[in-house]
Amino acid sequence: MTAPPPTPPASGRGVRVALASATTALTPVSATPRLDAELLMAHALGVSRETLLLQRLDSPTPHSFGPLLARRLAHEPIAYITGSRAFWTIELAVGPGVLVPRADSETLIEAAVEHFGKGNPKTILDLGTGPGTLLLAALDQWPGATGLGVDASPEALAYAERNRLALGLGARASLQRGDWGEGVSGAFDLILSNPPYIGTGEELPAEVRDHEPGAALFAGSDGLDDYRRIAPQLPRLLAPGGAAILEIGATQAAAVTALLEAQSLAVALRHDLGGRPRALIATRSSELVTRRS
Ligand SMILES: C[S@@+](CC[C@H](N)C(=O)[O-])C[C@H]1O[C@@H](n2cnc3c(N)ncnc32)[C@H](O)[C@@H]1O
Repeated sequence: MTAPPPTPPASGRGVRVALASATTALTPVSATPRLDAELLMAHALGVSRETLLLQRLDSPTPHSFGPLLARRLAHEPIAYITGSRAFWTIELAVGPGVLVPRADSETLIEAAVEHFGKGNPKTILDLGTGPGTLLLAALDQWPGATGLGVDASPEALAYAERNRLALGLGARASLQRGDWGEGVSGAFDLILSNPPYIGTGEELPAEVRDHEPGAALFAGSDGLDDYRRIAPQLPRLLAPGGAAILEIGATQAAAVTALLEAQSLAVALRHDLGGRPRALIATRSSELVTRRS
């Protein structure tokens, strides 16, 4: 049986005191208790976190803070409670039914920026776009580009649609419900994908396991099922000179590299800011040979 969530501290005090006691209450639940408390308080007050810290620490605590805190104490992801998550240069609406974008996935955009250097990808494909995370960040990065986001989940696509319009990217971003690259026509300069890659038996924190969609997380017993589906589609979808950048789990670099090399792709590994293997950059082997010769 799951233990009931701790009772949130009573409201009616100033923000400064409420933040301190919320931080204490959140410590067993979150790795970032103070940050979570600040984000919830800023959301309750309807101000940015910066404004909260600079101008509102002596304000009375709004009544809405208690219920928000109670949700976080019950392990609900903070981004579902506030309804948004910052990613790269953009802010994305998120909620139940869609994966919360992770900061580590910004490694894929960094890798793309480095790969293209002063050049610009003109066409971008995001396989498993979720709330539009990689597609919309890449389109914000390259204002001359257009792109397509594909996802199998109608809930995810509803968030992607909302984000595409809210970010003013409606004219450059299209969305399609589909099964990876099946039914996608054309070839793309940049293919991005953060597919599900968790093995079905793996332990996950309660806030992920109990709240985020399993279809965005799990990919068979070894977590590789979706790479097995995606890899054979890449040669057809990759434009000459293009790159496919895939997120991977920390232990999957060798296995996914083998799947990509079996498709005659050359593969480079990129680590995230924590030093863990995070992304593979795949290009056509023939182009690598041409560039080197
Ligand atoms: C790990 S989430 C990544 C979401 C987003 N790209 C991000 O990085 O925040 C994987 C996404 O793949 C989608 N997905 C799962 N199976 C799929 C399939 N067969 N075809 C297309 N998308 C799929 C899920 O719905 C989910 O949105």
